[in-house]
Amino acid sequence: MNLDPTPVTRHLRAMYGSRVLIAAVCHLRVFDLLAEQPLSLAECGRQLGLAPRPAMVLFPTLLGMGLLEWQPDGRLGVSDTGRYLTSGAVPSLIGYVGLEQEDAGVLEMVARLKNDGPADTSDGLSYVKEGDDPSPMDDPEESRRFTLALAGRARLLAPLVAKHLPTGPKHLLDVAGGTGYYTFEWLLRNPEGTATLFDRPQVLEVAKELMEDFCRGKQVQSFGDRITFCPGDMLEDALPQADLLLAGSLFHDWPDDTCAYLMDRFAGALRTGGELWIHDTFLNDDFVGPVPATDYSAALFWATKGRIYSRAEHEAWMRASDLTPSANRPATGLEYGLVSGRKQF
Ligand SMILES: C[S@@+](CC[C@H](N)C(=O)[O-])C[C@H]1O[C@@H](n2cnc3c(N)ncnc32)[C@H](O)[C@@H]1O
Repeated sequence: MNLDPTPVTRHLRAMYGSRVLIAAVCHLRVFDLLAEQPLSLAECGRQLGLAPRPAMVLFPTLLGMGLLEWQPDGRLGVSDTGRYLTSGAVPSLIGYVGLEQEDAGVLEMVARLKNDGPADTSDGLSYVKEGDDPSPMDDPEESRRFTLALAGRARLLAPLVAKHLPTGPKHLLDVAGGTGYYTFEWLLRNPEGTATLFDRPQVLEVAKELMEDFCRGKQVQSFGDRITFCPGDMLEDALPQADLLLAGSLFHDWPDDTCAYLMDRFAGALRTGGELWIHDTFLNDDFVGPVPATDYSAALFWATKGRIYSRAEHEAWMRASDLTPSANRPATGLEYGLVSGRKQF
């Protein structure tokens, strides 16, 4: 049996896209604002009182749904379908959408859009450790729960990623590698390769257990000294030098200035000729969806410091860090794909 479970994640995340839609129609009144006159994305965000991150979640969502559209002059306007969501329209669907406007998830989405995240972050945010702030990734129970929650997805996608990565007697640095499955699958395919799995200490305890289980399942000897478990803080600590760096589901947890900073650190850890590979879901470069990516972006906006970015945004950070993006952009699974860049000098 080799069925594609994409409908599961697609429908799981649709809830967040729906919340954004209802927030836009009933609370932020995006369609009435833009029906008056098209505005630049930045100006529309400003008039709605939104910071750049929530604006970059809201507008790609509505563009992807076909309710807003880019005007020839680069401003955002209401599409013919979106006109059903303006007050003046006859008939208008605002009242029908409004049946959901008091839903608790919608109200919380409105609050998070206006606040650029949850009001209370005293317990930290999932999958994020920054500075001295508390993080569930440093709590033994929470980090185990969050890490194991990603294990099924990682098991599914890791073999698909490994088959696209460079091969040979290289050293792989899997930054924020979580469960470790992406490293394990690459080592399995590359008997001469070595790897460092870098993450928070509590997460690596779980990864060590999963490695034993993985090797038993594949009936291979333990990876032994081919793998180094390196606990640390990728934002602050020195990173080991590598020929190949994998950043999987990583940038989407962080705001864009942190992404640019991390890209620069990662480029610094690569040897000349080395390659950085990013595994993620991507917005279209013109920010018009696609809807599975914007739904995922809304889910990440809800729970982390990030959102989904386009390939072009990743490639701009690469160029700023003297990496040369590759034209090869393979898909893997579950709406995920790869982009990569090479350190030429
Ligand atoms: C969404 S998970 C991705 C895990 C894995 N790459 C995957 O694709 O399944 C993000 C990972 O980043 C790690 N992380 C967050 N902040 C970190 C930091 N400052 N230093 C090192 N790892 C960090 C988390 O512990 C978590 O394992």
